[in-house]
Amino acid sequence: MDSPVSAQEVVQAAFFAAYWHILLALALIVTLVQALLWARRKSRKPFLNPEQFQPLPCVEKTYITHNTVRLRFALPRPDQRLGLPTGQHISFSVKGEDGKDIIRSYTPVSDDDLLGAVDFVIKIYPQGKMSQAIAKLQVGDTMLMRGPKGRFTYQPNMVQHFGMLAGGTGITPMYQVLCAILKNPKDKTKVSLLYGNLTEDDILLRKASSRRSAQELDELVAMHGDRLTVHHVLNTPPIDKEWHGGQGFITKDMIQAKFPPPGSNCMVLRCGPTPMCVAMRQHLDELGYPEAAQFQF
Ligand SMILES: Cc1cc2nc3c(=O)[nH]c(=O)nc-3n(C[C@H](O)[C@H](O)[C@H](O)COP(=O)(O)OP(=O)(O)OC[C@H]3O[C@@H](n4cnc5c(N)ncnc54)[C@H](O)[C@@H]3O)c2cc1C
Repeated sequence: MDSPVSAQEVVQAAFFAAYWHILLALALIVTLVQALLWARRKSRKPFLNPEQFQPLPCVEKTYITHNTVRLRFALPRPDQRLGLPTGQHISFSVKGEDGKDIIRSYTPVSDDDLLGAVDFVIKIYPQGKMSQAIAKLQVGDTMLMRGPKGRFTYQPNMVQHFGMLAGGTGITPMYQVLCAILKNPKDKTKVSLLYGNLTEDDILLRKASSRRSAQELDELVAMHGDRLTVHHVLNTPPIDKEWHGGQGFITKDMIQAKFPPPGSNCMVLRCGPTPMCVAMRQHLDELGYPEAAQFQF
C-alpha cells in the first residue's frame, strides 16, 4: 500500500514547482529584454542626415604635425554609427565673419563601424576660412555636419586594382577606401598609392599617432604588402638622412611605373590641391586612362 503523502511533502513539491516557474519566467524576461535591446540597437538610425546640418561636439583635439589636427567628435548616442558609405564624405559648415556660410568637405579617418564617435585629420591653412575656424575650435564646441555626400561609392571587387594619387590632406578619401578594401577578406582588390607632400613632416596617416582608431599606412603596408604599395614623393626630401621615395612632383613616369596600364581593370582615384589634380588629370589622359577609369574626389 502506498504511504500517504505528508503535508510537508506537498508543500515541498509546490515550492519546487513555483521555484522552477519563477526561474523560467526570469530567463524568459532576460532573453526578451536582450532581444529588445538588440533590435533597438539594430534599428537605431545612423547619425548622418543628407538633408540637414546637425551639431556634433568636439571631444578631443590634438596637433599631429605643426599644421594638422586630429579631431574627435562624439555622436549623440554611444552605440550609434556615423552612417557614411565608403567613398563618400561630409560637409562642415560655419558662419563666416561676413555672416555667410562657409561649407567644406571632409572625410573621416575613423571606420564607419566605430560606435559613438568620428575622427578627422584636418590641415590648418593660415588663410583658410574653414581651417581657421577649426583652429579656433575648442573641446566642447560644436561643428555643424551634413552628409553623406559624393558621387563615388566603393563596392568590394568593383575593380581589380586601384591607382591612388593623393596630395597632402587628399590622402583622407584614399585612406578611407583602402582601409575598407584591406579589412574585407573577400575583397581581392590591389592598391598602388602615390602620395605627394612638401616635406616628410607633412606626410599624414603614416605612422601610428598617439590617438588613433585604425592602422596607419606603414602598418597597413607591413600587413598587406602583397596588396598595398605606397610610394611617397616629396617636394623637399630630408637632407640629413637617406630618402627612398620620389623627389619633386608626381610625374607621368612615376604613374606609368607604379600603376597598372590603362585597360587592365584599373581605376585611378585622385584628391589633392587643384593644381596637382589638374596636372594628374593631364598625365592620366596622356597615358591613355579613359575618363571612366578616372575619379576625382
Ligand atoms: C572629398 C574631399 C575630402 C576632403 N577631406 C579633407 C580632410 O579630410 N582633411 C582636410 O584637411 N581637408 C580635406 N579636404 C579639403 C577641404 O575641403 C578644404 O578645401 C580645406 O580644408 C581648405 O579649406 P579652407 O576653408 O580652410 O581654405 P580656403 O579658404 O578654401 O582656402 C584654400 C586655400 O587657399 C588659400 N587662400 C585662402 N585665401 C587666400 C587668399 N586671400 N590669398 C591666397 N591664398 C588664399 C588658403 O591658404 C588655402 O591654401 C577635402 C576635400 C574634398 C573635396
